[in-house]
Amino acid sequence: MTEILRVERLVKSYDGFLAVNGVSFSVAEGELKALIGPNGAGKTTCFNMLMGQIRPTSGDVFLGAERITGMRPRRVWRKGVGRTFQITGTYQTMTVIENVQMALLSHHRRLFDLRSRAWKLFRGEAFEFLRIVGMAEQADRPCSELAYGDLKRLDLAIALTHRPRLLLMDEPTAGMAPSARVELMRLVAEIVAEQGVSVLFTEHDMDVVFAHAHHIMVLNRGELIADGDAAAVRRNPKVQEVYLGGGTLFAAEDANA
Ligand SMILES: Nc1ncnc2c1ncn2[C@@H]1O[C@H](COP(=O)(O)OP(=O)(O)OP(=O)(O)O)[C@@H](O)[C@H]1O
Repeated sequence: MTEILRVERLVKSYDGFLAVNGVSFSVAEGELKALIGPNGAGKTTCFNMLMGQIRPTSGDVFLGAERITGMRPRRVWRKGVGRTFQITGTYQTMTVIENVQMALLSHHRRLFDLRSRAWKLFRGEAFEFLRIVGMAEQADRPCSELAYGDLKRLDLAIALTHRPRLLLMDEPTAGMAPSARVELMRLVAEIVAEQGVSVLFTEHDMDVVFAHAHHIMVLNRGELIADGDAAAVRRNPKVQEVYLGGGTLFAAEDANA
């Protein structure tokens, strides 16, 4: 499988405190990979270094063959790394499709045409992205009316307009009801399979992770302690120690057993 992302010995130190401590991993083309770990494990710090928000203390990040370590977020984004956030970034005063058109204007570098007819452009293309996330029927609704789960799907459509090779999703299901979480990740898994985009996501809901991720990485106190498929990660003694000690991981699965 072709590697889309490779991270080598990534370190982030805050006054000697190692928030991320020598983390190495890769993400393959068309892979849906989870990065999990207890609070404070270093997941967000890792994500921020991949996207250029934080400069690593040492180590390297490669996108395909290109070294992108320390590049600014906008450049990393232009190179094909998209991101969705825990809090949705949609414009509430616009309709669903206008939000997607706005993202397309940015993608096609036409944002400054706003006073001209550019605003009318890309409606067909925008519909296509709404269709991918199952929201074409809601195209002309104001965003302010949308349910939270729909806003998340719209966020996903907006992220896809830039045709990312790799999409980083920071706790995509945060704040959602359990059934809606599984639904959203099912949609993400479909998009990975159909569009060929790779997705790396952080998540606290283990049902979501173990149901959909192709591979799972576990961070603990800044160190990567596991990287494998669901069965291997479940069996990993270090992972069991970290999670079963707190009694949280696999709780739902154990209850179903
Ligand atoms: N700017 C900073 N200065 C000092 N310490 C920091 C800074 N940012 C993060 N940390 C510390 O680094 C560690 C990792 O934080 P990080 O937010 O990456 O963890 P996380 O795995 O994303 O946690 P959560 O699941 O709670 O979001 C934590 O101990 C945090 O307090």
